[in-house]
Parts: sequence; structure tokens; C-alpha cells
Amino acid sequence: MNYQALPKIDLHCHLDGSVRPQTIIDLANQQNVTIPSQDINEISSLMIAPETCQNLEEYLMRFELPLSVMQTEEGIERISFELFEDAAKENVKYFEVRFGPQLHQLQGLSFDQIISSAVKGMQRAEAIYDIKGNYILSILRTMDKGNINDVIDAGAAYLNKGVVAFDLAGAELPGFCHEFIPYVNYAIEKGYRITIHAGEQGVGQNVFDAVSLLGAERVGHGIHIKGHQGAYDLVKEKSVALETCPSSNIQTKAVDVLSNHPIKAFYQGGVLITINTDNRTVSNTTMTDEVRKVMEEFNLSREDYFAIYRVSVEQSFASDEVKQELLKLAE
Ligand SMILES: O=c1[nH]cnc2c1ncn2[C@@H]1O[C@H](CO)[C@@H](O)[C@H]1O
Ligand SMILES: [Zn+2]
Repeated sequence: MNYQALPKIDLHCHLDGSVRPQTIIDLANQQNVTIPSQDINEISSLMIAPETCQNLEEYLMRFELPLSVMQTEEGIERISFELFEDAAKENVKYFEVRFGPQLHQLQGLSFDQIISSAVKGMQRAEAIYDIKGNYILSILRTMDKGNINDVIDAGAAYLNKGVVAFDLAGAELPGFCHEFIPYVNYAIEKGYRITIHAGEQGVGQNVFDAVSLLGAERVGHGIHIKGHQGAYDLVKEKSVALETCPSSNIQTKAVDVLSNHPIKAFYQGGVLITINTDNRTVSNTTMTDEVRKVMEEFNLSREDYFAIYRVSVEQSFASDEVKQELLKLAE
């Protein structure tokens, strides 16, 4: 099968984990940022998380280098444009990208400048390529909570003009949802859709909480509903889609090998699943690779692929008009 040619949808991809290595070098030189090497191979290997990562925390250490050149409007705009360009060239037709505005303030950018730069880069790519997209604003669970509502307020000006949803990301502790209830409620009041990273690091209860306490409409990863019947049943009952990211899940030790990934069991059990990249550079992957890996490992047919594609369309935060266009590609 020609995986590259298939129309694809990626609903879970981090901007800062998906920067071209050459762009890190270019921007570091332009911005006078010191980086460990000028050699593209060395920069690439510093950015890609190794298979020997012990856990999510070690995986997350790979984001420091790209973030060092994502502190100016030009840097963010360029990286956003290039990510949508890369995705369009492999036939991703709809792309939801997320990032944490709190991580881009090291040189004093305002949340408005940060968010508008990302949106501008996306819109520049949308004008040239056959791709549509939206941004999701991620709050880092480990960071100070004092400015979360400022991120929500700044992003609200872009709602349905490039920004659609709110997310919680970063290291995952058991029971994390409780302390975020007021922030997520504030985001919902402002009109954000909700997706939450949960059940990536061993805690199925976090998925149950993300859906029942935070109103998550989708869950990032969600792997550990396997082994938590209550979470499994709730996700099915509420038609919450899981944004699975197979390569990332192996690097972070959420699963040991692809053949043990529960994605096919979920699919056969009627859980809504989608296939996504998480981090193109850190996980050294593309949508073409993720689709190929899942289809080959689990012997999925073209019909299975388009069933999953349709779930991605329905569970996306795209407008009805865009959804109609995307569904036509599955006919
Ligand atoms: O798989 C993941 N699980 C949890 N957090 C993640 C994952 N990938 C990236 N980030 C975190 O999200 C931030 C904003 O994009 C990244 O800087 C990284 O810390
Ligand atoms: Zn993620």
C-alpha cells in the first residue's frame, strides 16, 4: 500500500517536538543562541529520544534544545509554517498542533505574540498547501499555575480563528486532574474544546478523571485504560477518542514493543482510536510511518484504515465545513 498517498489526519502533534534540525541551526545562528553543535547529524541525534529512555520524564528532556530557538516571533512563525509544510507534503489533510505558550516567554514575548506567531505560520502554509489546521494550547502540569488563565484569555481571541482547544501535558502524576478543575472549567466557559494527556504513564484512573472531572472530549494516549475497567467503559460510553501515538509510546515505555500496543484490541473492542505522531523530531517519525507501522503490525485493511480516518474526522475540532471536505476523501 502507498501510505504516503493516503489522506491522513494528525490530531496529536507537539510543535516544539517537531522542529526540523536544520532550522534549529539556522535560528540559533540568527538569534545568537548557543547550541551544542553546528553539525546537523549531531543536532538530530540530540533531538531524537533514544529507545533507551527510561520513562516520559527522560523523553521530555529532548525539548530544551528546540525551545531555545522558539523564543522569538520569527522563530515560532517559521517553525509553525515548516511543520504544516512537512505534513502537507505527506498528505496530511487536517492537522491539529499543540504547544505550551508558557514555554516561549524566556525572552519576554507576550502570550498574544506567541499564539499569533504560531497561527500566522499555520495560515501561511494553509494558503499554499492542501492542508487545514488548528492549534491546541497545552498547559504544562509541572509549571506554575499562576498564569494559566492568562494563557486561556490570550488564546480566546483566536478561538475558531486558528485556536480550538485546551490541553494538559508534561509529566503525569496519579490524580493530577483534581487540581486543574477550575482552569479547565474556565477554558470551557471561554469556548475551548478539551483534550487531556492521560493514561500515558501507568494510571488508568487519570483517564477516568480526565473524562469525568475535566470533561475531556479526547484523551492523549490513554493506553492505560487497559487494566482499568471503569476508565475503559467510560471512554466507550462517552465516545471519547484516544489519540494514540505508537512510536512515542514505545520510547516513553508506555508499552514495551509495538506488538503489545493495545491499539488493535481497543479498535476491535469498539473504543474510538486515532493514529497520530506526538513529536515528529523527538520520536523521529511522520504520519506515513505511524500509519504504516500500525497497519503492518496489526494487519489492518484499507477499510480499517478509513474507519479510523473517519473517527479522526468526527472527533477532530474542525468546523463542520472542513469535516465535510475531509469525509469526501474517505469515499
Ligand atoms: O507525550 C507527551 N506526553 C506529555 N507531555 C508531552 C508529550 N510530548 C510532549 N510533551 C510536552 O508538551 C510540551 C508542549 O508541547 C513539550 O514541551 C513537552 O514538555
Ligand atoms: Zn503528546
